Amino acid sequence: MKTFQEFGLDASVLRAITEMGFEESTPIQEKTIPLAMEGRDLIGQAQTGTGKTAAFGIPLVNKINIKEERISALIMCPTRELAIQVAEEIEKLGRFKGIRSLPIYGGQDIVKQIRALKKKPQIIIGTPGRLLDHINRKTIKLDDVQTVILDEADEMLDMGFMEDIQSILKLVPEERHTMLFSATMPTNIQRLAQQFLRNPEHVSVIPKQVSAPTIEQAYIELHEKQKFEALSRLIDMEAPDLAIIFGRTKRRVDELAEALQKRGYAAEGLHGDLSQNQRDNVMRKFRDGSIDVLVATDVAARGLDVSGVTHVINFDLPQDPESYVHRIGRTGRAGKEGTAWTFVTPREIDHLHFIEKVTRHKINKKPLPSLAEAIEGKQKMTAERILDVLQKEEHSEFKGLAIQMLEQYDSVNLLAAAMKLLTGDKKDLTIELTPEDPIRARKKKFDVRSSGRRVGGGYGSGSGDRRQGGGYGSGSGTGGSSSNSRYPRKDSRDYGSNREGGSSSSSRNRDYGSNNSGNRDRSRAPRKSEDTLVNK
Ligand SMILES: Nc1ncnc2c1ncn2[C@@H]1O[C@H](COP(=O)(O)OP(=O)(O)OP(=O)(O)O)[C@@H](O)[C@H]1O
Ligand SMILES: [Mg+2]
Repeated sequence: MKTFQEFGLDASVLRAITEMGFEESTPIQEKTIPLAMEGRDLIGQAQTGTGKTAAFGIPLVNKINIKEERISALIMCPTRELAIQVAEEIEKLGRFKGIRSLPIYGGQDIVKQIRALKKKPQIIIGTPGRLLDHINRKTIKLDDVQTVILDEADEMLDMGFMEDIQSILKLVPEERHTMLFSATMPTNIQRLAQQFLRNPEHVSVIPKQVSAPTIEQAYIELHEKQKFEALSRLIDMEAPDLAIIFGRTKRRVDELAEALQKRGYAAEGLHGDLSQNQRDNVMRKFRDGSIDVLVATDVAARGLDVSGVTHVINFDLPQDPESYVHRIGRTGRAGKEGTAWTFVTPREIDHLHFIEKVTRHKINKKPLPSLAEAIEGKQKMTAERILDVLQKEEHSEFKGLAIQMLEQYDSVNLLAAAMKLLTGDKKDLTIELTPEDPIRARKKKFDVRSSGRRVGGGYGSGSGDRRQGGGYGSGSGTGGSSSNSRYPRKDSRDYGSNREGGSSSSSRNRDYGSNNSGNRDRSRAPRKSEDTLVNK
């Protein structure tokens, strides 16, 4: 892999990259950065957690003129949390160059945003809906925009942002540099690319073969009623540093988070019905480790980058393979290892095999964790905590008392008693969750080869790559295909709330939130709200 020195980047940008701890470029960065520096339009596809943000962020920050007092670059993301996360990465990359960037997303006070816009940011990172609000209010002008980046473009289209994106792109000068990043290349993305990109280079880092993944994947077959007990045992057994647990619906997430809290875990829920403030709080706690279990709907599946997530647990099987790949991609990022567990009820086994087939990755069957394994896991955890204190030498004030106690009692018994206390009693409260219906296997056979859909990207298949990439999807590597087949709509997905404007549509199960905060009257087709995850 290339080092960042080899790209001919500005010294201030190189310094930022070094401070961020990046040593070598990832495959998608190695391919994208030189092309972007030449000003080529491009379409980028690569696996989860492989540094796509910096792949566009580095060349962008490198080329921005800091004397510019008008908006010269626009990055569009599907969700608020992603806008925040991408903005933070851009901020870090541009710190030494003195670049001004600003996230603009719904659910945040618009007056505050207008004030921030007065500071003349050169880069705006926003969600399409709120961007359009500002454009209509004339608080954002796109006349001087030279670079446009669409992150998670397929998700934005899935969420119904096609029209918004088109309206925005039409307002940007035609002479511009456009980059589009997408996990998959359905025809609507190809159409969008045709309409708005000039002779784009397709940069795709997807290994043809499934190589050793950094994410270990396992599933447990169980009945709906066994899930919660299995979950607590699994957490005890595996002792994750940070874990994300995905549930199918908002109700599920609320119930699960509450149940976990009752059992003594530091868990909180995240879904689209929470206010922006609540969402930000939950994410802050998760990032700083004050909670170590995040229970979420698919609102957290895309793009979220929290370091230290060692485990992803699909409490409910995801609706489609794409969602599976994005969910499990919250761990095993930047070459680190991670483990993904999936709970599958007997009626869902076919659907699991379907996911395996599309992702071309075997998911290993594991038995239900036993009570003994759970207890052993907890005890190990206690021992680790004790050793940690010992190593950090944070215990001197207890030494006097320890000596006194040791004069009277046996050391093994004393330590065992202390460990019991530290481990805590398992609170065996009976927990009842509202059952969810099983996910049905698809009737239609899904042909990976002809579909043109790819899930994830890849760390490349290059042999010298120390991060081993998992391989998902197939495909020829360029161009995508002609098939229009999409997975059925993700009916029960959590598209969150806080819609800013737009008529609220209702559909079975779907999590359209409440809290409509906008006052814009949009007379057009309802769309899903821009929403997903928080970051950093
Ligand atoms: N060259 C690099 N060396 C080390 N770490 C890196 C490098 N580039 C990016 N990272 C880190 O890797 C993590 C994942 O990056 P990022 O969020 O951009 O992934 P992504 O490809 O956009 O994933 P997703 O598909 O899930 O959105 C981030 O924490 C980022 O800071
Ligand atoms: Mg990303």
